[in-house]
Amino acid sequence: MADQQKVKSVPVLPWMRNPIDVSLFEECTLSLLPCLDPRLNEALQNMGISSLFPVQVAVWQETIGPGGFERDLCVNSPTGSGKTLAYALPIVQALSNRAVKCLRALIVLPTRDLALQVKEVFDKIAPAVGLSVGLAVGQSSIADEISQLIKRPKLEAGICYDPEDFSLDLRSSVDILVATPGRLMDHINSTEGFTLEHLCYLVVDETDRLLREAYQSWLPTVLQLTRFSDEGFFPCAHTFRPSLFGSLKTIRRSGVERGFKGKSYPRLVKMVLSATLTQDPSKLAQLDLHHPLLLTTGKMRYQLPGKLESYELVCESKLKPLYLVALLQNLGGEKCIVFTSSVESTHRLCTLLNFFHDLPFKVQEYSGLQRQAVRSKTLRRFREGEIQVLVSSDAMTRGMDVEGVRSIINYDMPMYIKTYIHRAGRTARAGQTGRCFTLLRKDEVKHFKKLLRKADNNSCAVYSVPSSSIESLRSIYTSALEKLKETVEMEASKKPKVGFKSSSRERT
Ligand SMILES: Nc1ncnc2c1ncn2[C@@H]1O[C@H](COP(=O)(O)OP(=O)(O)OP(=O)(O)O)[C@@H](O)[C@H]1O
Repeated sequence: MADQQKVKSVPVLPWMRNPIDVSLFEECTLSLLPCLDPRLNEALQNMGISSLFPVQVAVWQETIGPGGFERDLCVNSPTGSGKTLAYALPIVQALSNRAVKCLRALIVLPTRDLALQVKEVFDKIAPAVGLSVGLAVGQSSIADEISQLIKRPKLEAGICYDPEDFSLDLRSSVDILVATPGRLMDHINSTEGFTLEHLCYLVVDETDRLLREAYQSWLPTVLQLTRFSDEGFFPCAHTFRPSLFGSLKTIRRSGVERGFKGKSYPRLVKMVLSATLTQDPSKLAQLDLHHPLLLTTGKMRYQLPGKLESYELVCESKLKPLYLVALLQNLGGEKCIVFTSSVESTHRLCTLLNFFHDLPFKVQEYSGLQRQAVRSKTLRRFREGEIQVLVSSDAMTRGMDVEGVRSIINYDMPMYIKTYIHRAGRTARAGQTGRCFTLLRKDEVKHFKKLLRKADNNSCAVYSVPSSSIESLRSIYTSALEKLKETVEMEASKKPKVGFKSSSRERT
């Protein structure tokens, strides 16, 4: 009852009460999109994109034409609806006529794999208008990253330069930076020549996830560094380290006009996006939004993709692996992600599945327990179709876009509707069809139904697996279980016995 009241209650913040409904927008062919730079039109065509999705049209209207980035945007739009291009395209177009290269747009994402994915989108459109895109995610060493982000002047041989000399003209090599919070903070704190002084656009993608954790206070730091300082009035009174960009300066003053009172001008434009945008006033307050405008899809707060079909599969707890294998066999080796509730169960389930010999598909694990390099390699192989079944913890839940994933399986029921939405959203993307199966114990059915009621498009059919399929797998299951037990014991004996144990809840 309390939950239902929560779903129906009106948003607390007044500006959320009259949102722009994205579902009222239609796709728009590129030739009809107002003001689109012809070079970007060509770049989009090269990507195989001939029209913009509704959320992209709605954001374009509020940014380039005719909205002019006057308000900060909060976008709550389903998974796979095209939010990445919705912010990337207007930012690239807005920066396309910049005269001097400096860091003007910052995109922050919670994970490295997501950041890499978003950078790829920018890489396909930004170079068309002469913009460069950088990455700060800790994929390479900090020194390598610095050399990609900062351009050092060519110094004359034989002359000794003072490294503390601020007149040395360090410049940004990039106009747009895609970053994770940790690495961003590393550069803010210690990379010489790295400055947010000229930043015009800040995108906080997967906002609710990013606002959940402080990540070394990255958000207050970024906001602080892009606010006005007294510098504009008293050029000598530097609050922060002086600009390393020679004569190029962006001076932010304290606005005095209506709507800008007490705010910095020129201001930092913010765009925040998620498929499950938070409505929590205290979290949103951290973003210091300027006349925020909410763009949302449909009437309900949570929306599942239009072409997603949900199925429940009720089975006994100890037979779950058998039902899973039978279901995977029914899916005939198509690309599929199996979600579990923790990194440990991801590892165990994947190990167990690999003891079912002769399965007509390749199974791999993807979780926060693995090193980044291993995860990235697995992801690449999954994208390329070398692996068909990915057993994953919630590390894969948000934002990841892998072509050809037609089915999602919740091996463990998600506890929250947000988790269901993000997991299920790895399929049925970009208007495609997809299915999400959830394996349930009898005692979970009621809770699951209640959970789904919180989202639109929530009908859920029953999926059944013939008992003959289960019976035929029993003997191999018994021997697979024995092998799993041996493996688990062996792995436990190899683990170093240290006093500190990291919590599995910290890892996804
Ligand atoms: N206008 C378009 N035409 C065709 N395909 C598109 C278009 N825009 C985006 N796509 C494709 O749609 C897919 C989903 O886009 P994207 O990853 O931006 O979704 P999203 O809304 O950010 O999803 P999530 O909430 O899961 O992060 C991508 O494969 C992208 O290439």
